[in-house]
Amino acid sequence: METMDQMLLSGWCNVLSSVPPSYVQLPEDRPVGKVFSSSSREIPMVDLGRHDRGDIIKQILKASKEYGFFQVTNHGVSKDLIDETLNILKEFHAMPSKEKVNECFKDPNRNCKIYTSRNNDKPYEILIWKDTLTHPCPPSGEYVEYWPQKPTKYREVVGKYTSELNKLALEILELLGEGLELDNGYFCGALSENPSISVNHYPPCPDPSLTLGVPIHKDPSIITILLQDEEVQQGLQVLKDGQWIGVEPIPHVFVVNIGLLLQIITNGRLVAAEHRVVTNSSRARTSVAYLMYPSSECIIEPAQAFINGSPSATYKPMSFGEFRAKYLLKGYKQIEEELHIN
Ligand SMILES: O=C(O)CCC(=O)C(=O)O
Ligand SMILES: [Fe+2]
Repeated sequence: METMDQMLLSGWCNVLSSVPPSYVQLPEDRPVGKVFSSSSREIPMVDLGRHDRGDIIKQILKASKEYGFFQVTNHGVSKDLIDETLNILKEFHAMPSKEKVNECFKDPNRNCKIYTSRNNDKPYEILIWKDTLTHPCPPSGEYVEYWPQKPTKYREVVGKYTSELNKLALEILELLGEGLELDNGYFCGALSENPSISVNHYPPCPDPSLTLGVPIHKDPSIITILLQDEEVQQGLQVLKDGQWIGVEPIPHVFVVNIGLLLQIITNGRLVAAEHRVVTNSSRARTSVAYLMYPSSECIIEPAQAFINGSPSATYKPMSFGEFRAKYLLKGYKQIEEELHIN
């Protein structure tokens, strides 16, 4: 049986001249059709540093309704911290596989881990071109004892970064909540108690037309705030009106997307956008997703404010713990269908 360090894609894919059959996507899922650039089909850009709060709210709400995605500038997270974080996380993924695995096996409950689709429980699934380091990062500091300690400044830098991202995520949720006329602080507390980061690493691929870094999906989060590697142009693509839009990285700009949980909470008023990640043949790409997650016991259901009149609730309630387990097992489409009330 293969050990985790032998499975990690980054440890062995650099010697390949072709894509192993287990990683070849079905023809209908391959990323070969037309892709629009984000400069031609712009993903809305919101300047959070402006003084007109009402206008910021309007822009965020419009983008969330139309795209399920927007980008933010003047967000308050310093450029130095962003650069330092990305550098440390790239350094992490550049370490030898054995060392990476050693750094990620401290947590007996496996909340902090590195994984790749080779060790997936679902043998029938097509494998994907990425390795991911993931761990919870709640402001309480819980779990820090299980975070990697290499590179040496990992905990210090990632600790600072995730604490800044927590403030930013709560600020964006407060703006959205205000626009949606929810009670002040609606998303504070259980709904945002258990944020997590996923550090995705996509090695260069011998044939990007056959593979995917991440297949089409909606995030199982309230919102996700993504930092993209500015050195790699091609990666994230968003589906809008049946067309794929490539979201090219802009230095120090975050990409925010609405997750499936917020779609449920807003009773479908906001819709989580489907997106995917394509690979490239020349450079490894790193992305850092800050995912806003509730506590496991928290019940996810449409907010009262959206079911008082018509339409009535469109989704059944479910605890986040159950939701997450089902999402992992069945994928976003099935869980969305299962929760939907016809
Ligand atoms: O790597 C990216 O650009 C996005 C990754 C993603 O969609 C995810 O982690 O949910
Ligand atoms: Fe995603």
